[in-house]
Amino acid sequence: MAALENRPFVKMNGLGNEIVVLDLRDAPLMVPPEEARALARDGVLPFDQIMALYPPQSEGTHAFVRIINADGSESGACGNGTRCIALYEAGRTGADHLVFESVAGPLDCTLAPEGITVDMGVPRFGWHDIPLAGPVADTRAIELQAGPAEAPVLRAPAVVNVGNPHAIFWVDDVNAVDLAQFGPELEHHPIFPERANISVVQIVSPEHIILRVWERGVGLTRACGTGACAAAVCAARLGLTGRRVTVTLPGGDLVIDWRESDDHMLMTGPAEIEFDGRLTAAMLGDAEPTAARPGAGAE
Ligand SMILES: N[C@H](CCC[C@H](N)C(=O)O)C(=O)O
Repeated sequence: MAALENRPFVKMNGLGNEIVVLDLRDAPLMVPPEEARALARDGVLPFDQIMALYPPQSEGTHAFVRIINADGSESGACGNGTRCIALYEAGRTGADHLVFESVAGPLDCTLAPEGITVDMGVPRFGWHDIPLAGPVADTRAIELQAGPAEAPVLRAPAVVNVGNPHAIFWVDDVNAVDLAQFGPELEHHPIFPERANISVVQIVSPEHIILRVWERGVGLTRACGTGACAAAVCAARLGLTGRRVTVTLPGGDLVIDWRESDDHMLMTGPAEIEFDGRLTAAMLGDAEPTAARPGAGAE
């Protein structure tokens, strides 16, 4: 029997970033990667990320969250998914201020009429934080390119870790780049020992950028919250924008405020509940029985 069989789920989205919420706080178990892949692959419940909720590990938090990509890999952060679990938990508790925790640290969420604001923490720019495979003095522009060697289509990205690794390429027109062609090779480039999320960014003005993302472990998505944070702080760091920008993604807009006082990244945007249900063996691809490790999610 599949470990996740008969588990309730809530299907949500954050600007079209497809999210499945699994509330495992009552009976914690690891999400088997093969079951996540089956669920995403067969088109039965297509998702970009699973947000798996576990019992809180720190005082004052509502849940510890683990983030699983469609390929079964784990990520330390998911901005759109965090807004989704904030909306989910607000619906359960009536609270409009919620705090979650992931391996990347605390996630402070506030629901307001203008949207859900998540404090995504502080960006890290050191080569070992990204991480990169070796020392790089200036992470504002690293030696990496894609396309013909004599006329690269993408080159000299900025890199940053915002709970997960991102590479940001600056382009004149995000729709003129075949990101589906270049995304996979860049995601898996040996310079990124943990792979990377790959973005192309068009600067419209000091207050507005346009973004498309090839997500690590997923592929092209309609929106990427950590991608928006990564693009915003890298653009500001290069003096291409101010510290507060509107980021236009295929699924809509996010506002990122890289707060001057403490360098925290505040992301504001919507979240939506679509439907709920229970996972069935068929949805999980009749995955081979996987012994669910009791107490998982506590480490
Ligand atoms: N869609 C997510 C990003 C997931 C990142 C994941 N693809 C990884 O880092 O492995 C977001 O809204 O931030």
